[in-house]
Order: sequence, then C-alpha cells, then structure tokens
Amino acid sequence: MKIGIIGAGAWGTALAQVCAESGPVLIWAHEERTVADINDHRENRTFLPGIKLSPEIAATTDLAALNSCDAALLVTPAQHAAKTLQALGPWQRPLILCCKGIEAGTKRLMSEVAEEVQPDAPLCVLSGPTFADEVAKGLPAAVTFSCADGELANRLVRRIAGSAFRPYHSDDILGAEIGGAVKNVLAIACGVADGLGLGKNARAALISRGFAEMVRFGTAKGAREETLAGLSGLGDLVLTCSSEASRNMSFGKALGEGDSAAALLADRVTVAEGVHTAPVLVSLARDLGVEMPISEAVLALVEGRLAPRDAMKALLQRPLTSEAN
Ligand SMILES: NC(=O)c1ccc[n+]([C@@H]2O[C@H](COP(=O)([O-])OP(=O)(O)OC[C@H]3O[C@@H](n4cnc5c(N)ncnc54)[C@H](O)[C@@H]3O)[C@@H](O)[C@H]2O)c1
Ligand SMILES: O=P(O)(O)OC[C@H](O)CO
Repeated sequence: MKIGIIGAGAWGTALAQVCAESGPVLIWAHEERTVADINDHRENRTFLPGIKLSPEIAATTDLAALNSCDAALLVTPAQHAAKTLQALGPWQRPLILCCKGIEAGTKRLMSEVAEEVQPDAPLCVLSGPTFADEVAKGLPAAVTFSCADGELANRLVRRIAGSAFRPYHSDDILGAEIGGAVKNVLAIACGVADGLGLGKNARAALISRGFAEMVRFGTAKGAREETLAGLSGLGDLVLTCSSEASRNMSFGKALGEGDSAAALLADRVTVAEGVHTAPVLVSLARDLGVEMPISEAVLALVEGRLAPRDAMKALLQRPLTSEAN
C-alpha cells in the first residue's frame, strides 16, 4: 500500500519516516525548497533538521501526484486543511486526519471540514502524544487511530505501525480529534505558569482541571470520555504540558516571561496550533454553555487583554467548587 502524506512540516515528515518502514511514501510539501531538500538531500532542513530520511520517501509540490497513493494522511496546520483538501480534488480513498486544531471562522472540527470537502473519503483520525523528532528518530510512541470501519482500521493500522510506533484502534473519531485540539490550548496555560515560576504543583493543577475542561467540552460535542482519557486526550495533554519541546508550551512560557503574543507570532515558521484554536474553542464552548475558565484565560492572554500574573490570579480567585464540576 503506497501512502500519501499531505504536509511536510515536522509531523508529516516524521509520519513519512514511520510509514517508509514498510513501503513507499509520497509526501506533498507546500514549499519547493522542502521538496528539493527531501528529494536531493534526504533531509527536511526547515521543519525536521538533523534526521536522515528513508530512500522510500519521495516529495512533490503537485497534489495531483497523490492519486498514485492508496491512502492519504492530512498533516497540514488545521487552518490550511480545508483549502489543501479542496486543491487535492475528489478523493475516494481513506483519508487520515493528523492535524490538531479547529477551523477559525467556520468553527469546524477537522472531521467536519473533511466530510464537507471530501464527502466520499472514508475518514480516520491519528492523534496522540508524539513529538515529531522523537518519532522520526525511532523512539517508542503510541497513538489513537480512530475509524468507524473496523476492517479498514485494521488494514491501515498494520500499514502505518512501525517497529516502535504503535497505533491503538478506536471508533471514536470525535474523541480523538477533540483531545488533540484542546490540549494545545491548555499547554499554553501550563507554559504561562512555568514562565511565571509558579511551580510543579500549579502545573499538575492546570493539567487536571484542564482535563476536566476537555471532558466537559468533548462530551458536549459527542466524544466518549474513555477516548479523552486515552492517548489522544490525557496522554497528549500530559506530554504537551510537561515539556518545552512543545511549541504551545514554550509559546506560553515566553508569554509568562513577559513577551507579547504579537511579537512571538511575527515571522513564525512553525505552528503553535493552540493560539489559533483558543478563540474558536472558547466560542464553541460558550455556544454549548460549557465552562472552560483555563481556556478563557489563555484566550485573554493571547489577545493581550490580561497580563499573565492577573490571568493566573483570576483563576485562583474563582469561587470554590466541587471537583466534579
Ligand atoms: N510537530 C509535532 O510534533 C506534531 C505532532 C503531532 C501533531 N502535530 C500536528 O500536525 C500539524 C502540522 O504541524 P507540523 O508540526 O508538522 O508543522 P510545522 O510547524 O513543522 O510546519 C508548518 C507547516 O505549515 C505548512 N504551511 C505553511 N503555509 C501553508 C499553506 N499556505 N498551505 C499549506 N501548508 C502550509 C508548511 O508547509 C509546514 O508543513 C499541526 O496540526 C500539529 O498540531 C504536530
Ligand atoms: O509542539 P506542539 O505543542 O505542537 O505539540 C506537538 C504534538 O502535538 C505533541 O503530541
């Protein structure tokens, strides 16, 4: 089975490396330079420097070339997903969504974008605690692989699994994608706490109460709690909130240390999805009547309406309540 990968950032390239363990891979890149780097130098010098790429990987800027593939993984930033899928043209083969975000403006989850733009494609979601560079180096990792069709999931999981990369099958598409989108926003809050020097207890409190927000929001959208408690939800939340290797966590840390969001976003080449997801997540939560105070605080910080210390103080001064809330 030939695998197509749409998006040659760090994660698309790492997934290409995993999939190349058991067959050919064609990766589409937005930039000519990235295609030349991969084809001529066997390295993605812009987005995943220092990793020697498998000879099984070929790169192209021509989306139509992906028609030679049996399945495609979508790994663009969430805000570029719709127009890239549109440019792909009609696609009837499996489409595996790997981006972690919600579309601004339309408030669509990635599965909702794909259902509208590619209505004939069987959809799957691959999401979990995975820093791209570790996966590309062959270090062990496990992810949730959600697909409503169990037989298709089995075939795809066997093709995508690597010697140290373990996809676990689930049929809860919404649960898998919502965990990955929400954790990016919460990781910014953990970074802010770190930047302010608030300590490890504060981080654990933010992770636990952030997980409560993820579950309230996810279940209101139709996700299953057991999925949110798995690799793609809690697993990814813990990873992303605990390491400066996370772009979202390190973005929050810089905010906490006094940098402005605008300065941090200027000329940024890599994506910190939580910055784009925060406004749309908060808006969706308000529509649903779901309380998400940590996500609200992140939005206020990103928009420059609150200073980091005031945002943390506001969270601490909320009325005392039951842990079940
Ligand atoms: N990096 C990781 O460790 C990791 C792990 C799991 C999931 N993800 C998710 O994968 C998705 C992609 O992130 P990444 O880390 O691979 O990206 P990245 O930050 O490494 O690179 C940015 C990407 O955006 C692309 N891009 C820029 N402008 C574009 C446009 N106009 N149209 C289409 N693409 C454009 C670039 O080509 C590049 O692929 C995100 O949703 C991210 O949350 C990332
Ligand atoms: O660097 P981040 O914050 O985008 O996180 C990368 C992955 O999503 C971690 O699972």
